[in-house]
Amino acid sequence: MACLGILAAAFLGAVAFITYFHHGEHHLHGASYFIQFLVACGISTAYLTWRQEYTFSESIQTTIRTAISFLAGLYITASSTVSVPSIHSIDSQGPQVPESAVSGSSFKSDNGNKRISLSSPPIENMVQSFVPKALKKIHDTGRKAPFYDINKPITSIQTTRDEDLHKQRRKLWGSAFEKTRLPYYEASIHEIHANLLARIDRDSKDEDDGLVNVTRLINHYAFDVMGKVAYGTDFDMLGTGKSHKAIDMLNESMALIGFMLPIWLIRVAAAIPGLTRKWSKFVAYCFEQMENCRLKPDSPVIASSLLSPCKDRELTPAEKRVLHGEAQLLVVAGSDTTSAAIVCALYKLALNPQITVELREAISASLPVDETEIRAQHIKGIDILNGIINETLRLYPPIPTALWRLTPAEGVWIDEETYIPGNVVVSTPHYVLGRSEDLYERPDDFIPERWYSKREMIKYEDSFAPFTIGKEIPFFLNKPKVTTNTNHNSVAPDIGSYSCVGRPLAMLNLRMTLAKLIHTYDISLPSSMTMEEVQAAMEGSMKDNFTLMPGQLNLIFKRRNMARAGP
Ligand code: HEM
Repeated sequence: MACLGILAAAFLGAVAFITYFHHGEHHLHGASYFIQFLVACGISTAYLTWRQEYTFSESIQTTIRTAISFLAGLYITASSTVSVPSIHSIDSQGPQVPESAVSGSSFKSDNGNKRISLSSPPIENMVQSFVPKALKKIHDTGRKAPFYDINKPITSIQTTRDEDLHKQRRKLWGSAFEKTRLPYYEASIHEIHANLLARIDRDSKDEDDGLVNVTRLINHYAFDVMGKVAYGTDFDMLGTGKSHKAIDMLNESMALIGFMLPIWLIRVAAAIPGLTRKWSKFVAYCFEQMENCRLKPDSPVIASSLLSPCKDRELTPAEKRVLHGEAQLLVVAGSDTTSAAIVCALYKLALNPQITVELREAISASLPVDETEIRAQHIKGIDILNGIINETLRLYPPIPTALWRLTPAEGVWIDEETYIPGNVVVSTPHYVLGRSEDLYERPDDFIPERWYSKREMIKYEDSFAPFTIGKEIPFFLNKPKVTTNTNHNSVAPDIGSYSCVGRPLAMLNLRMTLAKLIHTYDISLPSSMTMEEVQAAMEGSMKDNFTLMPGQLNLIFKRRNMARAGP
C-alpha cells in the first residue's frame, strides 16, 4: 500500500512537470510554490491525523515520504526531458575561470569528439560555449535570460527583459554619454585624481614598508568617480581611507551573487525576510541620491539624463521601480568594472617594466610643450596605451563569465556544424575566450602590440567584446581593423543594443587614470615578495561575483623626479 502511494506521488510529480513546469518560466514564483508546497504538506498531515486516524508521527512520516516521491518524480522527469543541445569544440582542459565562476561539468555529446559544458542545474537548460563564433552569434540574436529578473519588480536598463522599456531607457542613457557631456566627466576625473595622488603619497609614507594596497585604493577611487559623475555626490572614500557604508552593503550583496545560484533559488532566498536587507538599504541609499538630483535638474550628472522625462512631476509607481533599479545600476555598473580593469592593468605593468617605460615615453611625447596635465584629447590615440587596455580586458574581462542570453525560439546556428535550439540559456565566458589558443597566439602573454602592430596574433577578432556586443548592432566591432585606437568620444551605441552604454566614460577613465599614474610615479613590485608570490596573491584570490574582483595587490609608488610629472 505504502509502495503504491510512493509510485502514485512520483507519477504525479512527473505529470506536474510535463503538463505545467515544462512550459513557460517559473523562476519568479519560486517562493509562492514553496509556500504552497508547505501548506499542502500541512493539510496532508492534518487530514491523515484527523480523518484517517493515523498517529501524528505516522502522518508526518507518510507526508514526508509522499512529498519526497513527488519531488523525485518531478526532478527525474525534468532531468531526462531537458536535453543538452550545444555542441562545440574546446581544448581538453581550457583555461581555468576564477574562483566561484559558473561551475560546469564537461562531458561528451553524441557526436563523440566534440565537447560541451553544462552548468548546473540542468533544469535551467543552460550551456556555456567556447566556439570562436559563438559570442557574436549569441549576442546578436539572444534575449536576456531569466537571470535578469533577479531584482524584480525593481528593474533597470540592464535587467529589463521588456524590449520597449529597454529602448526607452537606452535613449536616456545614451544622452548621458554624448560628446558634449564628456568634458564634464573629464573635469570630475581630474578633481578626483588630485585626491588619488594625495592618498597614494599618504599611504606610501604611512605604511612601514611603503606599500600601497592597490586593490583597495583603486576600488575607492572608482566609487568616488562614480558618485561624482552619477549624482554629484562625494563618497570621499579616498579621503577617509574607508568604504562608504552604502558600498559596504553593496559588496556584501555582490558576494552572494558570486555563489551563482540558480535564479529561482535566489528569488526564494530574496523572499525570506531580512536576507536581502543590506541590498535593499543600498538601493534605497542610491535612490535617495537620485531624488536629490531632482532638485538640481540642470546639473550635468548622469542621473539628470535619466530623470529628464519626469523632472517636473511626481513619479508614477512604474517609474519609481525603474529609477530604483537605475539608481543602483549607476554605481554598480561603472565602479567595480572600471576598478577591476585599472587594478589588473597596473598589475600587468608592474610585472612588465619594459612596457611601462614604453608607455611613459609615449605619454610624454603626446603632451604639448608646457602642458603638465594629462588631457583626454592628447592621450586617446596612444597605441600602446590602448593596446595595454585591450590586453588587460582580454585577460581580465571585468564581467568574466556571466551575460546569459536566451536563444531565439527558432534556435541559432553558431557555425556550419553547431546548432543550439531555442530557449536555451547560453553564456560565452569572456575570460575563457580571451585565453583561448583558437583565438590568440600566445594567449597567456601580455602583448599590447597585438592590438596595433602585431595584429596577426589575433586569430578571430569578433570574440573580443569586453563591453559585449549589441543585439542589433555589433557596436564594438563595426569599425576598421584597428580596435585599440577607438573613440571614447563616440556617441553611445544605438538603441536596441545591450552593449555597455557607459563605454565612453569607462575608456575615458581608464586612459586618463593609467596615464596619470604612470606619468607621475615609478611603480614597482614589493621587494619583500617574489614575482610568483605577487602573482599568487593577486590571481589566486581573484573572484567572479558577476564582476571580476581582483585579488590582493600591493605595489610601491615613488614620485618621479621631473617637473612634468606632478599633479
Ligand atoms: C571597464 C569598464 C566597463 C566594462 C568592461 C563594462 C562592461 C559591460 C558589459 C559587458 C555590459 C553588458 C551587461 C549585461 O548584458 O548584463 C555592460 C552594460 C552596461 N554598462 Fe558597462 N562596463 C564598464 C563600465 C561602465 C561604466 C563606467 C558605466 C557608466 C555608468 C557603465 C554602464 C553600463 C550600463 C548602463 C549597462 C547596461 C546597458 C544595456 O543593457 O543596455 N558601464 N557593461
